[in-house]
Amino acid sequence: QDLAMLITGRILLGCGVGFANQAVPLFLSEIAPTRIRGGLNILFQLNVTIGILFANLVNYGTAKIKGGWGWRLSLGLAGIPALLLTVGALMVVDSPNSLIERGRLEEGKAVLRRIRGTDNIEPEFLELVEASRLAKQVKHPFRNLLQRRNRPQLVIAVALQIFQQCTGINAIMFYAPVLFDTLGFGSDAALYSAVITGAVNVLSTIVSIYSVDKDHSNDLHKGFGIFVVVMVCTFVSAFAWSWGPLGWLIPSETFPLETRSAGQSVTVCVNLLFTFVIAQAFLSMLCHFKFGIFLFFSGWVLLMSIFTLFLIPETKNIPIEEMTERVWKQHWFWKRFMDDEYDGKAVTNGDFAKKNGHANGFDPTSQL
Ligand SMILES: OC[C@H]1O[C@](O)(CO)[C@@H](O)[C@@H]1O
Repeated sequence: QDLAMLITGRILLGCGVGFANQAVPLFLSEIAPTRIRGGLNILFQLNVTIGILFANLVNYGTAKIKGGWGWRLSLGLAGIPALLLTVGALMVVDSPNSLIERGRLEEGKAVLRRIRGTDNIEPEFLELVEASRLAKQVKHPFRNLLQRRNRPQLVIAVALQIFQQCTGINAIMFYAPVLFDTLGFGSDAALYSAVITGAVNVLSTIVSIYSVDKDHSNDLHKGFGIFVVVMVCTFVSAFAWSWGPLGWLIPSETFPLETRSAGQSVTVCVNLLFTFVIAQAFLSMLCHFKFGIFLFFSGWVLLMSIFTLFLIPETKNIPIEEMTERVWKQHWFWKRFMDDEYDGKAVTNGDFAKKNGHANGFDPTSQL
């Protein structure tokens, strides 16, 4: 009789996760010095994996509770991270970008000084002021995102999110207990396996090396099941040092300032939409296709590998503001979207280089 309440609770939880997924990477990229923006982004994914591991551990523990109320505790305990996030959100500073955009320039400057740990922040401050001036001029951020010259970043960001989910990672994350149950493990061992995959996920996100787990229950007849667990762990660890963090990192590194916020919304939205689709479709697909479901995901992995090989350029060590000239204009495919048009108007090469030389069209060194 509590179904409505359960569903309402899940909807509210979904809203919380959606808002956090949008706000946290953006906040991180706003306060991060450019040099370590990538690293901070991976911390976001690392925390996602730690959260999953914790949830697996809690479920492992609560499943042992006699009396049938363990699941209530399991759902209720989700309130703890939510509380921490709420309290944490009250304590973090406003980002300099946000303060500047609301006209609180001096406060923005003070925060910038604090988070950079130096008084030498004038060039960055001026760049932020100019960026916020230009951002205010963009009346329709989403329409701007759809302009031809932003096509490569948009297509790559959307494709990466779809691909990340079509690796089938959440089929494993959400349904590991069911999966291991069907392999002949008891429900307890199934949860135990889920905990292992959660841990492998965390470790592989931290370091790109295999970690060997000692198994406690090496019965011979479980040999095949254990083999599958090892394969699943290999898959999870491969995901955790590739599609997991890079799915978030690449969009945040390639969108120019003027489209980064709108781009991030689209990125999160597509990611969660496909998380939902896979979660909804997986069980019935498993019933219909049986082992074929894994061939389905393998097909996707092949497709996304080909896409990566041909359509994702190397952006390492290239400042975001030089991306147009050094990456997109040189790329065999994406260069066709880089015609010398800006906002629908043809511009001279000099103007174009200036606008594209700096993502926000502003050269901070001109103020020095
Ligand atoms: O580590 C696995 C987790 O990473 C994500 O792909 C992206 O954050 C989630 O959808 C998934 O549950």
